Amino acid sequence: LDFYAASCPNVEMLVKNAVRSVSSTDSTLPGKLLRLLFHDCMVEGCDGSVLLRGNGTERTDPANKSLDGFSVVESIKQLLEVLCPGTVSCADILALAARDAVEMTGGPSAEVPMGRRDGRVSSASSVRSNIVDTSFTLDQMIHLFNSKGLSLDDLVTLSGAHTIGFAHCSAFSDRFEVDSNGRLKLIDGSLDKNYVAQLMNQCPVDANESTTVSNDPETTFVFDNQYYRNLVASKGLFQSDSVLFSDKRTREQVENFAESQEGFFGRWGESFMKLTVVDVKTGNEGEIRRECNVING
Ligand code: HEM
Ligand SMILES: [Ca+2]
Ligand SMILES: [Ca+2]
Repeated sequence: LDFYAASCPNVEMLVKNAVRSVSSTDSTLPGKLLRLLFHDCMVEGCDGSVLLRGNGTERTDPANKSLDGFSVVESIKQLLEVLCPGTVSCADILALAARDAVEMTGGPSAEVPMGRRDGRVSSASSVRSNIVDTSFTLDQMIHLFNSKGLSLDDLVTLSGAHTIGFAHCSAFSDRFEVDSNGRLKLIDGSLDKNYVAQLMNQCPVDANESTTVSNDPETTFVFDNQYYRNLVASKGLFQSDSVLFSDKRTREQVENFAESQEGFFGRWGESFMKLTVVDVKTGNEGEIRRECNVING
């Protein structure tokens, strides 16, 4: 926790101020940073591999197409290279920024250990097998999370991240089909009717590719337990959200979190910390990148 105490004592404050400053003009940033960390940690561990640009990198895989927030991490790095050159890894910056994003939107604060090294490998071909798809069964999600040291409890808790942010229409189009009249029809009858009507309205058949809807329409920009209330009310956006309430292995925890925001917040810190240390590189592994979007030459 005090990894940079001597080498860059103000790093936490600097990252926090930067995230706060950009978020005050762009309220969509916190969600982007939180998702960016998730996608980083699942592939090659929390090593900043997702931040690398170029042909064939993780970013070029379709599953990462809608990731955003890169430029904020890059500019925080530029600032830190002036204040503490060659010291703070991009992987650590991203972990701190995601932690701050949650706190800044009203969520719990969490302790994030530092000392991650940046990876030198980023390959699109590693993305598909390590990123959860919205069509996954609960068993598939459990399996993937377990392989990263994350439990069923962690899966339910971390999915609460969908209390903020947005999703493109294509991200949940598998829940609808186009009928013979060219209209959208719900495949999965378990969703709340009004919610479905709302989604169809926002995402018509001819919706623009860039159209998005709120993950949590009730409190889009607030990190609260509304996500779990939505699940209980049959208003989960993705199939992978809804299944957390429909499957009896996870229903009770969803109900608990829906009833108690303290319960959710109380669990968040531990699960989030576990996410931020997935397969980390330490010691002499990897490197401290000078720029977050490219490995050192
Ligand atoms: C467990 C299975 C999960 C699945 C299948 C999933 C899938 C998705 C999808 C498809 C989107 C919409 C992306 C878009 O269309 O732009 C999304 C958004 C998001 N996800 Fe997840 N996710 C999962 C878990 C998580 C976890 C564990 C976190 C973080 C701890 C997370 C954080 C987010 C955030 C913050 C957004 C909003 C992003 C934004 O506003 O740009 N998700 N997720
Ligand atoms: Ca990574
Ligand atoms: Ca919310």
